Amino acid sequence: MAPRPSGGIVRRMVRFAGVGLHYADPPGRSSGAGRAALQDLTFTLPAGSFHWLLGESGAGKSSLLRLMQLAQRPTSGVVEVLGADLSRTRRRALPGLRRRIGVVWQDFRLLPHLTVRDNVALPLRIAGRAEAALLADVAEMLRWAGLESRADALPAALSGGEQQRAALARAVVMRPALLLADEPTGNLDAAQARRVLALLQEMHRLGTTVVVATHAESLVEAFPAPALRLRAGRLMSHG
Ligand SMILES: Nc1ncnc2c1ncn2[C@@H]1O[C@H](COP(=O)(O)OP(=O)(O)OP(=O)(O)O)[C@@H](O)[C@H]1O
Repeated sequence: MAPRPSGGIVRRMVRFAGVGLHYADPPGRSSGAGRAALQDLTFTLPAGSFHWLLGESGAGKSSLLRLMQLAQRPTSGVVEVLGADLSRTRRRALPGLRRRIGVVWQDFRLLPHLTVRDNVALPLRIAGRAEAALLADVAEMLRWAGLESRADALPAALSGGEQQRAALARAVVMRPALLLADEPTGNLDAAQARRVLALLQEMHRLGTTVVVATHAESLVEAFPAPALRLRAGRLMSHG
């Protein structure tokens, strides 16, 4: 069975109000203003929604996902995730919030020296879950991702599609309320991409809020859903 999200009920999973993000100028090229990666973003994502995040290369998709992941603070505006306003959240509360956010990336980011089973178990071990209970959860997750027979393999022995499904199993093993995917099918062939998308959609059907950044228009056509469209750091449309 797929993992259902756990934790308290939040009706508005993400709220951005007038959000800007500026990166500092590279050394020696100071304009004073820095580089505006995101400007004046205002939107909300209801709990349980699925959204595509679209835009050309450099439009700001990864930057927006980093803000939603609470990995970065905005330069201006309000970022609220899981009901917590980031500017008012104490630093020591961040790890607890981040544990309720699952992330997958284009390049999988599995730990190469750990087996698939141990990669998937890692978030549970970091959270201090007891070994006996944790192994059943990991086995369930591997079944869900179609990887039971690959549990003892190292990531390098897996196909790209298998690696991404392992990364997805690791991202959802903590039953996150919010699941973010940054170009998750960018390194996969069409069949594997659809399989990963089907798993992301299943998470959404079970109540998880899902945001998927992609360039792949064919996937967006195959899985119609509301979209956040960015152009040069600004929100062009929402819905
Ligand atoms: N760490 C950083 N330092 C400085 N500038 C950055 C940094 N990360 C991103 N940028 C700049 O911010 C802008 C948005 O980048 P971002 O990676 O968010 O776009 P993207 O839509 O995800 O692009 P891609 O699809 O190519 O990954 C770009 O101009 C980029 O060069």
